[in-house]
Amino acid sequence: MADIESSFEFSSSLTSSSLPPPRTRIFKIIVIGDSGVGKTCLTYRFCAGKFPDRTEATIGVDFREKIIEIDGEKIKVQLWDTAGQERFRKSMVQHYYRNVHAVVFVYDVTNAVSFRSLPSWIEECRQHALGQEVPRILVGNKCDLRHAAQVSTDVAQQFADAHSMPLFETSAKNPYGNDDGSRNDSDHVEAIFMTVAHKLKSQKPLILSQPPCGLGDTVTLRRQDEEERGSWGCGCWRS
Ligand SMILES: Nc1nc2c(ncn2[C@@H]2O[C@H](COP(=O)(O)OP(=O)(O)OP(=O)(O)O)[C@@H](O)[C@H]2O)c(=O)[nH]1
Ligand SMILES: [Mg+2]
Repeated sequence: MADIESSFEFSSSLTSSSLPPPRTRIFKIIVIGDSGVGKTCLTYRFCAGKFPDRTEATIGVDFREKIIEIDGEKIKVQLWDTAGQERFRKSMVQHYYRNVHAVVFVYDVTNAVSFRSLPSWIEECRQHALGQEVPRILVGNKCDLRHAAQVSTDVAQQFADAHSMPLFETSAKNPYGNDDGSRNDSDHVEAIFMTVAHKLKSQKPLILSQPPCGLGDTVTLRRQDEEERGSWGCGCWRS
């Protein structure tokens, strides 16, 4: 578990001059919500670029990762696809929330019960002492099933506003069309997770600081929250 929860990783190949390899930042994003809302399909869509042929209820957690590039920096987005069923998640819950960078709450627009469950998912976050600085977003999935919608955009938007979260409506299955053949104007899964990654990058910039005396031409780059939390290793590159 320690490896998967660290927030930097080293490139496996050393450069010929034996300089420290560049490090890739990892953003840990957990995806939570009732069983069946489509968490596995959403994370699969983002990381594999397609809708899975079939899914089974997630047991514990599945990890999916994707390397993205923002402003020239390669970042690993690590999605924690959590189990919605209580019996498959209870032994894992503490790991979900450890060192998490962002939370994606998912409900199914065709299932009002999954929307009404959202306060209990928010409460679970609160119980795990998630700070206000951890971005949260709300995602209504299965927008392709427009004829079966039970949760209106207005009601969902009011809920999102009340909890200071942006709302996205999407379909992991069909980002462009509805089951009745009409056009689907929902948000694309790719764009949703990229928005979260941009937010995290803007919150946690790599900052340039003066090298301590005696380090010659070494510059020290640190993450903002390394200074705040004091729990991150020093990242040094030779200029
Ligand atoms: N029509 C439609 N079906 C979807 C969509 N996303 C997921 N599904 C279906 O919903 C069912 C549940 O999807 P999962 O992704 O396994 O749900 P989950 O939230 O991961 O469920 P747990 O692992 O039990 O927590 C599957 O039959 C999917 O095919 C979508 O955008 N549109
Ligand atoms: Mg699942």
